[in-house]
Amino acid sequence: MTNFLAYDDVTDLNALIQEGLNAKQNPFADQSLGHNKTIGLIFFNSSLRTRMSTQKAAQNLGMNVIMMNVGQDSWGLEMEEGTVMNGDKAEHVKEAAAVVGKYCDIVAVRAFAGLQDREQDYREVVLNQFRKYAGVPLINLESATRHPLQSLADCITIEEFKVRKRPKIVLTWLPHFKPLPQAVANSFSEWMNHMDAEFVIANPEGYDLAPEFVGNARVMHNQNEAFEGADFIYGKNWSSYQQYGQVLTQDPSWMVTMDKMRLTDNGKFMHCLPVRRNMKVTDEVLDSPQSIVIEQAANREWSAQAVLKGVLQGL
Ligand SMILES: CCC[C@H](NC(=O)CCC(=O)O)C(=O)O
Ligand SMILES: NC(=O)OP(=O)(O)O
Repeated sequence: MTNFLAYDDVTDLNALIQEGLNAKQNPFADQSLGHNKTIGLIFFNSSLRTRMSTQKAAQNLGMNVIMMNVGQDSWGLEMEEGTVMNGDKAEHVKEAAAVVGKYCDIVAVRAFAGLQDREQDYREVVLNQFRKYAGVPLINLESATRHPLQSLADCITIEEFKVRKRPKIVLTWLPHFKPLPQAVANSFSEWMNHMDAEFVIANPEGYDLAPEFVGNARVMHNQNEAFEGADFIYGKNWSSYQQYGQVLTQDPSWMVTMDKMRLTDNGKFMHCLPVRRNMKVTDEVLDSPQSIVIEQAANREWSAQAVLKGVLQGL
């Protein structure tokens, strides 16, 4: 594996899931693989799970880790080519990415969607500038349109908890008062299109994801109908793709409650976290045995370790 930016960088999903489960069973089996190798974790946005799980996974493999928060620790970075840099950005990504690539054997970047310009976000400008100029393998820690380390952890979790070969999995939109990226929902949908599952996306009118991410999913605008007989409910908010970056509704009836979970077939509730309790999902659901959000978050370590092992083996 060279880069890990999207599902397309995965050659064998089942093998990668198994790698994650193997790492979970035996976290230090490959602790010499990353000896004297360094990964640079570059964050343009906040993080708890991605930051800690990726550092932990790198350390399990014997790697050194350098963490950098762009704008707080380092200089603000200009992304556009040919710009006259007389504004608030002191450094161009051309130099910054190339220099980080000299210090690190692998670079990993988190840069959320700006949610202002759909074409720019869906061109993945930041991720592609780092890919272009870092000169070393690149890992996506959540970009404008995807979050593949989260999606691999989600697949590992579903494999662990599924009770039937082809589970019904529902990605449901949840209400939020501020516009959030489509990245987690896009990525989950992209990966679920490659899992053996009945995959349904439930969202209000006006919130359909980009067609290239919906794929073969069944899109439903009636949440209760979608929940019928589901094995997994994956909750996530996202802003509108069609009316880009807009909050078209905050309809609280889309919050996941125990009454809705009773429509499922003893369904498990999943969420990538952070989650806003009693706005997106009730305490009752999150504190019930049907919630597997902590186990899901724990699997981020094994997702990162499986990917880092693959990238290290390609160095
Ligand atoms: C892993 C999820 C990261 C991010 N989540 C948020 O930005 C939540 C922010 C909030 O609820 O205020 C998102 O939705 O993409
Ligand atoms: N799910 C996830 O990526 O969490 P953080 O934003 O805390 O890293």
